[in-house]
Amino acid sequence: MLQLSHVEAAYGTSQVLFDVNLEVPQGKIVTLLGRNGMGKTTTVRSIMGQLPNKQGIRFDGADICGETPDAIARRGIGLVPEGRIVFPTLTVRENLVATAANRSRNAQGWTLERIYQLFPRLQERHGQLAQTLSGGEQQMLAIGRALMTNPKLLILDEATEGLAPVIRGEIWRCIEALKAAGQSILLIDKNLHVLKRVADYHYILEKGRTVWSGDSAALTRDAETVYRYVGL
Ligand SMILES: Nc1ncnc2c1ncn2[C@@H]1O[C@H](COP(=O)(O)OP(=O)(O)OP(=O)(O)O)[C@@H](O)[C@H]1O
Repeated sequence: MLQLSHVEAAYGTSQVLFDVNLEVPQGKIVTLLGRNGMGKTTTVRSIMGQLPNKQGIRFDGADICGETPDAIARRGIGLVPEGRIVFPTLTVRENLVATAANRSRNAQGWTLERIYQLFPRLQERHGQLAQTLSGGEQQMLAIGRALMTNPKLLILDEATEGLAPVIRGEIWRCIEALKAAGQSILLIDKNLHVLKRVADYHYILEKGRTVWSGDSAALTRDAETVYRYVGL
């Protein structure tokens, strides 16, 4: 579904990605791991068309390099960016409806009702302004907003960072429910023990290069190498 091969990227003259390779197959959960500053968010920005990329990014069989962020989103990539971005002065319901897509891209067909089933907390707070939600609730809303576009691929950048353990658990339950429903997901997260259980395949970035990849069994087997790169 998504393939990155030998992707490079730079901020102005400062090159940050040198050789990023990864693949997200249909219906799988794939993780992007690595220490802070190794290029994970830059990889996501490249996928979303926020940085000029000349080569190496394909989605759904098409070369998407050089396309605008809007065109890439319309192809069916939904991003929950780092920092849980929602419209602060709109209500929960308005936030969700604002991104609703009429197009039925996949079997999911996300509706307000289905988002509320996934996150009952959002239903309870449907008339509340987003800025008054807790951090965890804002994250649920950010995920709900991305799902309302009916993405073929959902990208979650540090979705559980800084959240209380109980809220984190709710986000993981949501991700597992999405997986069971066949949603393809690219996950950036640091909770290796959960990722091993939830995700199918893993890639590690080190200074803008893919230096290791493997399934969850390999992640356990190569613990020493993984620890060296990820430091967790
Ligand atoms: N807008 C920017 N302009 C210039 N350099 C940037 C910019 N954003 C990130 N960088 C640099 O690019 C490198 C990779 O950063 P990136 O945010 O992709 O890493 P990351 O792996 O996502 O880290 P983190 O886990 O801290 O978010 C870092 O050296 C960072 O300082």
